This record gives sequence, structure tokens and C-alpha cells, in this order.
Amino acid sequence: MAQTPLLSLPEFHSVSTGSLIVKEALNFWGGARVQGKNTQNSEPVYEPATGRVLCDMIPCGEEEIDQAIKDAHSAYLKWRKLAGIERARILLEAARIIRESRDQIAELEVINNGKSITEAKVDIDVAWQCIEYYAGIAPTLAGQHIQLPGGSFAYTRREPLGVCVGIGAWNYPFQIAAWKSAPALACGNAMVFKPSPMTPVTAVILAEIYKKAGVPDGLFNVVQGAAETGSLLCHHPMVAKVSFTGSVPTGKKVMEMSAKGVKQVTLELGGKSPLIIFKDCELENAIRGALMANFLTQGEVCCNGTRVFVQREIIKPFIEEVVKRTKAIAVGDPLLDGTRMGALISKPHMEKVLGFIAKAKEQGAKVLCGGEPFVPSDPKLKGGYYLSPCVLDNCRDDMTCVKEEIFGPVMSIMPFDTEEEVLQRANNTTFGLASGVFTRDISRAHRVAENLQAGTCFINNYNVSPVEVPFGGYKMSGFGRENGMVTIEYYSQLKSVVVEMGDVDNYF
Ligand SMILES: NC(=O)c1ccc[n+]([C@@H]2O[C@H](COP(=O)([O-])OP(=O)(O)OC[C@H]3O[C@@H](n4cnc5c(N)ncnc54)[C@H](O)[C@@H]3O)[C@@H](O)[C@H]2O)c1
Ligand SMILES: C[N+](C)(C)CCCC=O
Repeated sequence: MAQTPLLSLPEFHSVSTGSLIVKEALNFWGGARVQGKNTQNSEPVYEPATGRVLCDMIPCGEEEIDQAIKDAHSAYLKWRKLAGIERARILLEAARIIRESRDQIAELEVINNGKSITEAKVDIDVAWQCIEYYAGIAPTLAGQHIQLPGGSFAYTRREPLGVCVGIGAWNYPFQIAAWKSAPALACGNAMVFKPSPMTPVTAVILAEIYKKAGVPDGLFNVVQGAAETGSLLCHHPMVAKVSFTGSVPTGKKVMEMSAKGVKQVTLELGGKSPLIIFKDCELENAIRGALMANFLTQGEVCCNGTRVFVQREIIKPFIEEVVKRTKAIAVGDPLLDGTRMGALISKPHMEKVLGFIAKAKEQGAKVLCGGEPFVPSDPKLKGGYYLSPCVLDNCRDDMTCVKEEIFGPVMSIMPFDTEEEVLQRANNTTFGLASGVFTRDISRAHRVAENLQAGTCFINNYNVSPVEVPFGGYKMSGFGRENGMVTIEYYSQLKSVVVEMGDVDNYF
């Protein structure tokens, strides 16, 4: 069984399912990996593909959090003084290293998360693209010059916030760390990042890469832990901002804790997004879109279009083809190139998803395919958390499977008749992360996009994520944005400097 000098760059090399044990320290501050102290509180981390213990997650306590934040603050004081172009140079180097180590990082992501290697490679590509994008923006950050009467003037300075905290979910571990750190660092901030306790392995590699690229020690730090560690981060007085990715209930707590210190917050939360397929669509693309909207990362995707509304006239051929292709999805060893769906994140999560399917049946839904535990033939995968992808028919808007986020490979299909009706039904949710529409009618496409209450609307595609495009929620799916130019606003603040060229008024 391989032990890991594998992780530390540049030594790491190819791994295979069921063969890795991670022994190295998973925290990172002051420019080095740090072993957690509270070993009595350690929790096992499982490899989803096999159900084996991959490593122990040792949660950071108060002293460790304080150390990481103080290191981040010292690094911030140096980093903020660099010109944008100097920061850009270092970020570009980090992007280059990630690009060159992409396959190895993707393998570790697969081992820890369970998603297919094909998808993990795309995730790592999106991560370096994001860092490259914000490297490009760093030198352009600038204020405004404002002319005032009598030759006086003012100017604005775009300044960093200070130490930012990132808290991540387990579905895109490396990518989330990149989406948060890239704009934060480009703006001159430092970051302390806490991954999900279920996926502690790859964020620390990002920390090593930033160090190798030349950021000051302490600029990007990783602390492991669960709710208690997250709460210490949100309450720490030296933290200026918290960017959170996770569920709505935890997001509310993060907002509440951050409010006590008047810290800025970005919340990237859950969803139950609608995908609307009109009868005039190009059916082949709509079918592909529905599969992309539901089955990436075993359905554990925040913006998935899990409420699939199909216009009644085409629902029969649509369902026939979707079911045929869903049954053909290759579920199994996520590190094999031919696999298209890997393992869910954990046994409890798989049971939760199965519970949603059981409830859907009780409430009258018809399972057209999948929805059962899947046991691959390879003996080493027997303990893994596999589920056959599921398509549900006979769904109604009031069913639990249609109202609540399942976060698993479960597609609910419902017929509709008119545009007005489907818009009303699509918007009848407290979530508002994403949405999608398939139609060949250009006016209808833009009208529907305008009327859907969601942070993203995909027209004739689904779940693409170019880093140039802002991503984030409406309603209870959160606020603030990641990616795109606008995210600069969420990691910086404006100072107005007012310059008097004449005399001061004499009122007194
Ligand atoms: N909108 C997005 O960009 C996006 C992306 C990925 C996932 N998600 C959402 O994330 C959820 C799944 O992820 P999850 O199960 O890891 O979510 P979660 O809310 O359970 O945990 C998210 C993170 O918050 C931490 N946390 C838990 N309690 C905390 C507390 N009291 N204080 C501070 N931090 C705390 C966790 O340790 C973890 O790091 C889904 O709802 C999904 O839709 C959203
Ligand atoms: C990269 N995707 C597919 C757009 C997912 C973004 C993060 C949501 O869970």
C-alpha cells in the first residue's frame, strides 16, 4: 500500500484506487505543512470509491486558528504593497504549475471525492484558468479621478480587505479553493481556507503551489476542521471577510456569526434549479443538456437543473431517450478513463439520497431507471458508495423530490403546457441559484431568461462554467458572486481621498 511522499510537490506521482494512505500534515500556515495537534478529536476520512480510510482529519483548535490568521495578516501587510503586476506574475506562475500538475492533482481529487477522473481534470483546468484570469485583472485594479470646484479633486483607491476566510464544500474541493483564493489574492488580500472535513487532501496542495510560485509565507493557509473550526474562523476579530460555499442552513449560521464582527460575507449556497425544455428545442441538445444538468459529480452539484420541465408534446420521446442514455452511464472505478459516474461522497449521504428516492415513490413518482445501490464487479470497490443514476417520472411540484435539494443523481421530470405556466412553477421555490432553457425561439429564450429568478440562466446548454462569467445565487441560494470582473468588488474596498486646493471654509 502506497504511503504519501506522493502529495508534496514535485514528488507526487500517479496513484490508483484503493492504494493510497495520506499520512502527511494537512494544515498549512507560515509557508509549511503543519500537523494538527488535537489528535484526540481526529475523524476518519474515507475514499468514496472503496470505503477505505484514506487519512485522519485533525480539526484545528483556537490556538492553531489564531496562528494561521496571524501568519496571514503578516503576509497580507507585505503582499498588499506589491504592484498589481507583481502579484500577477506570481499568480500566473501558480496557474502554470497547476496546469503542469493537472493530472496528478485530479487523481488525488478523485481519490478523496469519488468523482470521475474525466470530470476532475476539467475541475483542475477551471481552477488554473480562474487563477490566470484574476492574474490578468490584478494589474488593472485602479480607482477614479473626480474633479471638484476650484481645482480641488478627489480620487478613489481600490484597497484589499485584509485577511479573508474561505470555507468550502466537498463537491469541488480544489476548484472552490481556487475560486475563492484567486480573486482574494489578486486584490492584495491573504486567505485562510478551511476545506470540508470530508475532503481535506487537495487544498493543501494549492497552498504548496502558491508557495512555490512565490507568494509570501502565510499568504494562503489551510486549516482543517468541521463546524467548530469554521465557527472560530467566522468569529476571529482579525478576519475581514468570510466567503462560504455550502448548504443554506450553514450559510445562515455563517452570516449570523460574521454579522457580530460586521464582516463582509459571500454566500454560495444550495439550489433546486429548473430546466425548461420547449417543444421547439433541438431535441438532441436538450437531452444532452438534461444529462449534464443532473449527473455531473454524481449529481452533487449546487447548480444542477434537477426540476426538468418538458413541454407535453415532446415529453414521450424526451423521456425515452433520457432513460436510455441514463441506463448507459458507466458507473464504477472513478480513476478509469471509461467511467462516467463515480462514487457518492459518503455512506450517510448515499443513504440520504436513497431516502429521497423512497419518499418520491411513496408520494407517487415512478422510477424509470436507477435509484439503487450499485456494486461494481471489481472486489476492491465493494465498499464504495455507488448509486445507479435515477430518472423519476409522474412528478408533481409539491413532492419532496421536486422541492428539496437531493444532491445526488436524481432527475425529476414534469410536463408543462405554456410558457406562462412553466415560469410560475419554475420560480415557485425559495432557491435561485441557476436555471436553463432549451428552445430555438430566440425571443422566447431571452424572455424566459429575464423572467427566471436565478443567478444564472443557461440558454441551450447547462453547467458550463467559464471563469469570465459571474456565478452566484438569488433568493436563499445566497449573495455575492464568484468569477468574473464583479468579484473584485467582493474582495476589495474603496477609499475616497479628497484633496483641497483652496482655503478651508470659515464658518466659525
Ligand atoms: N453555490 C455554490 O457555489 C455551491 C457550490 C458547492 C456546494 N454548494 C452547496 O453545498 C452543500 C453541500 O456541501 P456541504 O455538505 O459541505 O455543506 P455544509 O453546509 O454542510 O458544509 C460546508 C462547509 O461549512 C462548514 N461548516 C459546517 N458548519 C459550520 C459552522 N457552524 N460554521 C462555519 N462553518 C461550518 C463545513 O465544515 C464545510 O466546510 C449543498 O447544499 C450545495 O448546494 C453550493
Ligand atoms: C462547475 N460547475 C459545474 C458549474 C459547478 C460549480 C459549483 C457547484 O457546485
